[in-house]
Amino acid sequence: MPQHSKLTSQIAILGAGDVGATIAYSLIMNPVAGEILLVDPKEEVRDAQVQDLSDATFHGDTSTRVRSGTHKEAGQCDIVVIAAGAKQKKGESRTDLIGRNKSILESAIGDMKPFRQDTILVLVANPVDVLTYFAQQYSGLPKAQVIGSGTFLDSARLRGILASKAEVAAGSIDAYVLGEHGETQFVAWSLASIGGVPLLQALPPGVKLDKEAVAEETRNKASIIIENKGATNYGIGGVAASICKSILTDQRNVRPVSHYQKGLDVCLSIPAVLGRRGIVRTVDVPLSDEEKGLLGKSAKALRDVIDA
Ligand SMILES: NC(=O)C1=CN([C@@H]2O[C@H](COP(=O)(O)OP(=O)(O)OC[C@H]3O[C@@H](n4cnc5c(N)ncnc54)[C@H](O)[C@@H]3O)[C@@H](O)[C@H]2O)C=CC1
Ligand SMILES: CC(=O)C(=O)O
Repeated sequence: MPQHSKLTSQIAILGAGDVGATIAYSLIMNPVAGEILLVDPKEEVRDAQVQDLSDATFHGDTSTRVRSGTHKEAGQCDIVVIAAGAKQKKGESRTDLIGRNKSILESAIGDMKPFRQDTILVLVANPVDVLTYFAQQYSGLPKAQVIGSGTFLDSARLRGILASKAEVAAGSIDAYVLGEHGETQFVAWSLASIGGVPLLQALPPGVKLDKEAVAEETRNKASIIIENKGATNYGIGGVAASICKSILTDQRNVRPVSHYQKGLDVCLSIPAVLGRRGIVRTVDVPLSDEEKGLLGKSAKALRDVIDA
């Protein structure tokens, strides 16, 4: 991104809590939009976040401005990031939030309508896969324009864990967590590689990998952070800002994000190409038979939550 060209896109963030504010901060530090609108019915909190975030726009590299906005204005933005809703308390699962967050989503989408034709919705609130599915129904936007952050965050966690074991930079590891952003997620070990070499062959001599333990550490990372600090916000801040950049600059990055799967009739994460129209296409990844079974289990678990 040229540093002094004028950025004109607008990103609205619904929910000015821990996650919404951190996404805004990430977008200020890595500017891709001219304006960020924070939208939240708690007006004092929203305005205080805007004032605090504005203090971070002093540095020379950003031309991004932050202001308070309304739901109606959000519906006319290039991207709406939906971080509105309840978060897990200690011991709660993401799916425990469905009742509260589905109602918030329905009313927020009603308040934003009518959407600009090319608006992209990026769901972050949990349970993110199920809310992505309902956002597609409520918004009436083309399904490719309604995306969830999905297992992009879990995949970043996995790469971090593998990076320390393999002693290479996380960015040089190609490994995905797929399926649900939740309990039924799984690591697609058959696709994992370092520098194009299958992961297990690319480990330093003498290093052994306990796949079960790594998958469990990845899956449990959020609940351990929540238990100790009450929320996760930095990881998702970076992930959501990266998704916004891929969309606005039509980057065509391949990311494991939640999107509609026709054959399964749910939204879940499989690597997809991201561009200005949202999901450009799903990458047809050659999963092993065992992994195909795990993907089916994830889809079934998500369908059960939708039907309930
Ligand atoms: N997908 C992911 O990987 C992650 C998802 N999350 C999820 O993000 C969500 C937000 O988490 P936090 O920011 O920590 O919660 P928070 O409680 O700090 O903030 C949520 C905000 O949403 C606002 N809100 C409620 N109804 C709204 C509406 N109709 N329009 C606009 N705003 C509205 C609330 O007033 C509140 O300020 C939770 O559901 C959490 O589980 C959190 C981290 C990672
Ligand atoms: C809260 C949540 O979904 C996460 O940090 O993964």
